[in-house]
Amino acid sequence: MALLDVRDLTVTFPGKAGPAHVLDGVSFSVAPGEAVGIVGESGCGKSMTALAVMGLLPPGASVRGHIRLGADDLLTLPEPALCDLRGRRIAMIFQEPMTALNPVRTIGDQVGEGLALHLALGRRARADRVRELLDRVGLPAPRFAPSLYPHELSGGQRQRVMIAIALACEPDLLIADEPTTALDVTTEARILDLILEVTAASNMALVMITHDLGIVAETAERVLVMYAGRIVEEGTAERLFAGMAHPYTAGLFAASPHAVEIDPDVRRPRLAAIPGTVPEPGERTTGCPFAGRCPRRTPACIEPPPRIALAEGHGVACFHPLAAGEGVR
Ligand SMILES: Nc1ncnc2c1ncn2[C@@H]1O[C@H](COP(=O)(O)OP(=O)(O)OP(=O)(O)O)[C@@H](O)[C@H]1O
Repeated sequence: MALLDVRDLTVTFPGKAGPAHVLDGVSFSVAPGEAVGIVGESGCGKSMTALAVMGLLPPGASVRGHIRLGADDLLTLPEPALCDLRGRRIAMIFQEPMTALNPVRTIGDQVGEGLALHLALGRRARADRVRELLDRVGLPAPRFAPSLYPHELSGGQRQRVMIAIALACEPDLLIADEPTTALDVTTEARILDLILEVTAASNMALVMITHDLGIVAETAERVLVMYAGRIVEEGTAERLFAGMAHPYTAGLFAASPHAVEIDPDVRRPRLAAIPGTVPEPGERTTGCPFAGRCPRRTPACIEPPPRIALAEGHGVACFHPLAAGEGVR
């Protein structure tokens, strides 16, 4: 049974010409302990998907569909039950640790908050657990006292504190939304290693949200490619990187500085950006959302694209999918 099962998730905001769809029929599942990557350009709806799962969508959002965590449908749970579930069963790491952490509270307080809320630990046991968690994420005593404030730490150290907060109650699912965007490449690699290590050690499922296919290749067993509020391709990392089928996925790959690391046979003289931009939520049609930027579009693409199963665990929503190996070599 899936740990997380999202079905037909649709999120709209009021727009000038009626509801603007930021998510449109998003469906996917995450098995216990599985690492799933969600990849797409800025504005594709990755963060909205995460916020919908956390029950933290901005005011004004209308939500339809189902988000099941085990036996609970999160969209029908009352707020107190959702509140109890956040931190205890699902935790999230945000893009920018400086804005996600409270600047006027010590890191020890913030790591201990979830423990106080969800676990009946005495003060001494809680303080011990805070120390243990900070140690676990590479912030050992005495250098990193729980009495430090966020501004006394570097960006990478602050993201380690966020990971400690997320780990505090040993949730079943960790959602990491671009956790390394604000970090330099060396720190990025260390933080990604830490996330992989702690999730694997506790058999915690991971949803890694990123715009970078290289990060997906390093962290995910299964990949969801999002474009304009929809999932346009989905597959195991192995199958998808061996034969990406959606022209959008191929475009992302061609634009990724990590492409050669993912596939040493790739022949690509320089980075090729995808021309154009993601359509705004109010401008989206029912046809293929990528048609306006797609080199393979035909008049057929004004209709909703069919979902084609290419192989076990690999599917694409496209009228003209690429054949294996076509397009980027
Ligand atoms: N409060 C809001 N009201 C209306 N639309 C919003 C709101 N917040 C975000 N959006 C729109 O929702 C769409 C999806 O945004 P989202 O943040 O999920 O994208 P993303 O893929 O995570 O991009 P990024 O990597 O930049 O965070 C965007 O077009 C954005 O403009």
